[in-house]
Amino acid sequence: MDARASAPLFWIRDASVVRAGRTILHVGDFSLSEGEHVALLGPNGAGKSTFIQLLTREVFPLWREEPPVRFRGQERPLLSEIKGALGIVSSTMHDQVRVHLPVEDIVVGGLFGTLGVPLHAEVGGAHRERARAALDRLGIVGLAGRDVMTLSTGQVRRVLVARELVRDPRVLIFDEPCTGLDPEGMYHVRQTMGALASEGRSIVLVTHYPEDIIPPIARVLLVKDGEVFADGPKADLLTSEVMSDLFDVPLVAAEQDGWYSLRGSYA
Ligand SMILES: Nc1ncnc2c1ncn2[C@@H]1O[C@H](COP(=O)(O)OP(=O)(O)OP(=O)(O)O)[C@@H](O)[C@H]1O
Repeated sequence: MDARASAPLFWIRDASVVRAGRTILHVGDFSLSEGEHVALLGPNGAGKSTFIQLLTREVFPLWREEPPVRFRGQERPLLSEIKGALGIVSSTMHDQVRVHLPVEDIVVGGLFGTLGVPLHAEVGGAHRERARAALDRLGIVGLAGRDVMTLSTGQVRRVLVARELVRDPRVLIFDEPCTGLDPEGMYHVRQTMGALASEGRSIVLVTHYPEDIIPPIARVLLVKDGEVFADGPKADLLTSEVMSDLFDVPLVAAEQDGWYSLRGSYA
């Protein structure tokens, strides 16, 4: 068997990220298999985004002879290979959608790593077909011709999912995908994550809220103060006791039909 096929998707051993003389993240031992899902949960400033940037190679850990982060078993993978395998939906990208462009162009841009169609790119019918297919998969092909600036926040978020999906990535990273959305927008984003998970793609979710953790995500990684606080099955970790310890306030966790929720416990 090809060694790469049996290697974990991501593998981290004893990786430290230091900024301004401070260790902002240390990961002792983490691996994620192909097709496995995980949700990173933790307070503001805990190190969740840094963790994701370790995976995407946007930040580098302290140098070691043996590199502490591997992608599909490779110690020094090509960035193009990582970028081809990963789709990332974040509010940072959302903030950049400040241009009057047709939705279809935004999605075509996903094929080139640009926000819209690049000036000198040769965009043909096949590119546009793929963009429409991605929009159709998310039930929003009717928006293809609309100016993206006229859409609701929830619609833009789904367009950005389509922009990633157009490259058919095996892994989708959702970094706080429901921030700023109303219940309808949240519904659609969570439904989309569920559909993508059921297609065998890995979902890596970063969130502050257990409500975002769709039932197919069975594993949670809790991050606090730059350390992995806990890593395991959500049934064991999304409890009132563990959540109160993680966020340092009294919280009550509840579960219904595989969905979790969290509320404060007030004296
Ligand atoms: N370039 C940097 N220089 C100094 N400190 C940094 C730098 N980048 C991040 N940090 C700090 O590292 C810590 C972890 O940041 P990170 O963005 O990973 O947290 P997070 O869990 O994603 O937070 P949030 O939930 O608020 O998005 C924070 O305290 C942040 O201020």
